[in-house]
Amino acid sequence: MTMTLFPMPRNERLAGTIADRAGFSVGKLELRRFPDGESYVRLHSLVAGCAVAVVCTLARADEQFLQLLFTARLLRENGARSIQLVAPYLAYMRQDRRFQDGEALTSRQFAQLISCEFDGLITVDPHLHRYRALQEIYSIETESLAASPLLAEWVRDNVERPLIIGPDSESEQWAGAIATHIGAPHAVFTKLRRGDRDVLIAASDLTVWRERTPILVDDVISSGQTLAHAAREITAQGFPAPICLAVHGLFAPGAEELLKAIGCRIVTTDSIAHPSNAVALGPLLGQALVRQLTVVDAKRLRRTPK
Ligand SMILES: O=P(O)(O)OC[C@H]1O[C@@H](O)[C@H](O)[C@@H]1O
Repeated sequence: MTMTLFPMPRNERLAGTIADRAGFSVGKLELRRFPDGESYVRLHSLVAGCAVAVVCTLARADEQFLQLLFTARLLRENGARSIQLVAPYLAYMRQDRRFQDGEALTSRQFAQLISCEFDGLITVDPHLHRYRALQEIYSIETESLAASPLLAEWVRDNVERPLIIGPDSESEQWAGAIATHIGAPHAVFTKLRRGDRDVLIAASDLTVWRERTPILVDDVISSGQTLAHAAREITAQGFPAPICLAVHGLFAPGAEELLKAIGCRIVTTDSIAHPSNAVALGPLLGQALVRQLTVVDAKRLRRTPK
């Protein structure tokens, strides 16, 4: 029972780690752009009858999507028996409702496009806010892995007397889980989002924990505004600049500089390659792929006539 992984560009290191941990091989896929920007895709590995997985974190989904689609279809045409998508960061989860009339519900549309091409999806902490599960929009097998135990281990190993703080109610799930895991106190602020880069944070009183080291925890850093506003509220209460701990560091232009100007140290998982990566997801993703492979094979055996 084995699997071949095909990393999309810039996902080679993550695919290598997963393959090493799970005992899988890494296949050879040639992907490049013609001078006019169109994509060239060529498969150099045999996949007929094989279970395969494409490793592609979707931090720049608009740029990546066509190559991803061409690759999935090429693997299918060449006889792959099942095709998983390993996307540690799953795109388009934040437009989970029509906030204004006439808006596209891109979370659902993106889910439908991925569901047409792949048999299964493994991701880490997708931004589930108004949806409770990926199954509400994805019609394929999905597995959402939680990074909070790994983030909690990082805090336990690196910070004495931590105080875990979520910048908004959505972040309670990560802040609460980490705090419980390490037996630390936690607080959650409230946020009003008025635009893409315009947020207001109302902080709670943290002064009873004055001797502790503040750690802001969130799922995503995009513009950095949420954590920057929360960090300023924390320093205004006499604390040092907090550590910003996030699952996915998207870092829109200026985000990292914004947080560093406040004095924050930034720590992220390697779901998106960035110098702040300090928490490795490879082992977690490898275990999930082994589980998926078992499910896919069990289904195939049930379908095989005796
Ligand atoms: O404020 P930026 O960094 O742009 O966006 C990230 C925030 O927006 C939310 O959806 C995330 O959960 C996070 O709190």
